[in-house]
Amino acid sequence: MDIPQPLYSAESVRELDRRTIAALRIPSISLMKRAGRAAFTQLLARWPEAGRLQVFCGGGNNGGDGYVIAALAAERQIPVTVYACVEPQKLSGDAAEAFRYAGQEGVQVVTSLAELDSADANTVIVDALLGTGFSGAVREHMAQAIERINRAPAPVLAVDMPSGVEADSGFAETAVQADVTVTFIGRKFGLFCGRGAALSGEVVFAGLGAPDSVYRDEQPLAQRYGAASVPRLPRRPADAYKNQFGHVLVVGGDRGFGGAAMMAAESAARTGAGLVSLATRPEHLPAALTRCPEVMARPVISGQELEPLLDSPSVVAVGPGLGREPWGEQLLARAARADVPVVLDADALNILAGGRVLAGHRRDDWVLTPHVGEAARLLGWETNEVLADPRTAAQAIQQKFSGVVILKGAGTLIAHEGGVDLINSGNPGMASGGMGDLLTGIVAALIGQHMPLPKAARLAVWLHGEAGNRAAADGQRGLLATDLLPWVRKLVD
Ligand SMILES: NC(=O)C1=CN([C@@H]2O[C@H](COP(=O)(O)OP(=O)(O)OC[C@H]3O[C@@H](n4cnc5c(N)ncnc54)[C@H](O)[C@@H]3O)[C@@H](O)[C@H]2O)[C@H](O)CC1
Ligand SMILES: [K+]
Repeated sequence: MDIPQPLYSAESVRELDRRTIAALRIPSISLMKRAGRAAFTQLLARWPEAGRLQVFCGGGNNGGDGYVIAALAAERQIPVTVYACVEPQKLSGDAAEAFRYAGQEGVQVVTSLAELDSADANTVIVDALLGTGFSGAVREHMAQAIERINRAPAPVLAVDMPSGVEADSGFAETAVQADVTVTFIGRKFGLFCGRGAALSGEVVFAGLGAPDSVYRDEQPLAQRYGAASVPRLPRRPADAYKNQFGHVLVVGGDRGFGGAAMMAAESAARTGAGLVSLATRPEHLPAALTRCPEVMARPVISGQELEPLLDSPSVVAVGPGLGREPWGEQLLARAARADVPVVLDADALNILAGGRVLAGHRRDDWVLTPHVGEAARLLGWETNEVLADPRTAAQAIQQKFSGVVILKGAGTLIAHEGGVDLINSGNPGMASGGMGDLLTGIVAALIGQHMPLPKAARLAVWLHGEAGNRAAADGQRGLLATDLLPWVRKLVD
């Protein structure tokens, strides 16, 4: 199994930069030339037929990387034009030296967009406007350059970061849409989270020869897990019997929302839970039995009737279709006090956020699975504050309620005592009702199969997204949550 990839802040990467220069005993301009060469190599590998380059350069070292790329292209007689978004005489340090290098190679530099002829299909655009030094709202002049890049019918290679994406959060308003981003020395967190996950395109990491020693004790913002690094369930012994694989109790399905609870229950069964029970409104029982007779459906019309059902399960999932009426509140009040791990989702989170039930309640052994809106309610924040910095939001929820928090989004975050994990999986076809219910069932079933909560969360998020990707192979639109179930079963082994 691979190790997860560390994702760093801009500040950390600047420190890694400094340590690399010291460790390799090279001048910083050499590191810039290595960066430029790494990006240029990627460009030629991807677009060997590139007829010409247009390099958009900013006023800092990201721009400096761009000038190095332009010089390398000119050395190979590849037609190249640089658009200097910041007047070259304002450049300083390594960026100024890189500009001189480009000039020595005869690179044409224009300082207004009007002088830049329009890109065509055999142009490749290099975005070297803004990198890890970007902060705040993109200033007008730069915004025009970004819009020019995004309107062009040419592929875009972003240097280090797509310009306009914040390295520490992935937040972006005006930003470059890149096909490829070549990022140096440390993968920036913002390349894999929020809008940054979509804007970065394919991310290629270039270590620039940094020795392993420079990374020691530099704390990443998150660890990124993928297919090769997510924890997996152990193989089942030949003499296995069902009690070894947990008993999941799903609590939910108020009037009109019975399907949500049933999907969570079936999803738990398809993830390998030994037994699955469903506590729901009596009117849903016939449908539940028809849909999945393997699930033991039990009628509950008040909290009291839930009590005896809490004795036998090894994990409780409460929230799918729970609603926010007294019925749901009574069930949550009891389910959240079960003496086995609990997974809270959907309306259980909204009731918890309301504070009328379980006020101040914390547990180390529960998993909260909010989407952005539910996270905002749990924190009393505005939704766009969560979108502006989802990692901080996930950590704030974890500190407030303890346990493990799965903040679903583009780049799902998992906050736990040990830090923050990030998993990129899934696709826009999964933006449909019921997908969250499936994840709840998967998390519960993995906990029931004795995975520690953070590991269960990592595998569940990956499994859920990967099942969504497989199920969407023949189209994302019209993808239904239950389409994922066969894939959950195939992938969990
Ligand atoms: N190890 C590495 O990551 C390496 C990184 N290199 C490159 O250096 C940049 C970081 O360079 P820095 O000079 O610190 O910052 P930037 O060039 O990214 O940007 C600063 C530049 O941008 C202007 N600016 C900042 N915010 C805004 C805004 N909101 N609107 C408009 N303009 C803005 C600011 O005024 C400066 O002019 C890193 O990304 C790499 O590409 C090294 O070259 C190689 C190793
Ligand atoms: K850039």
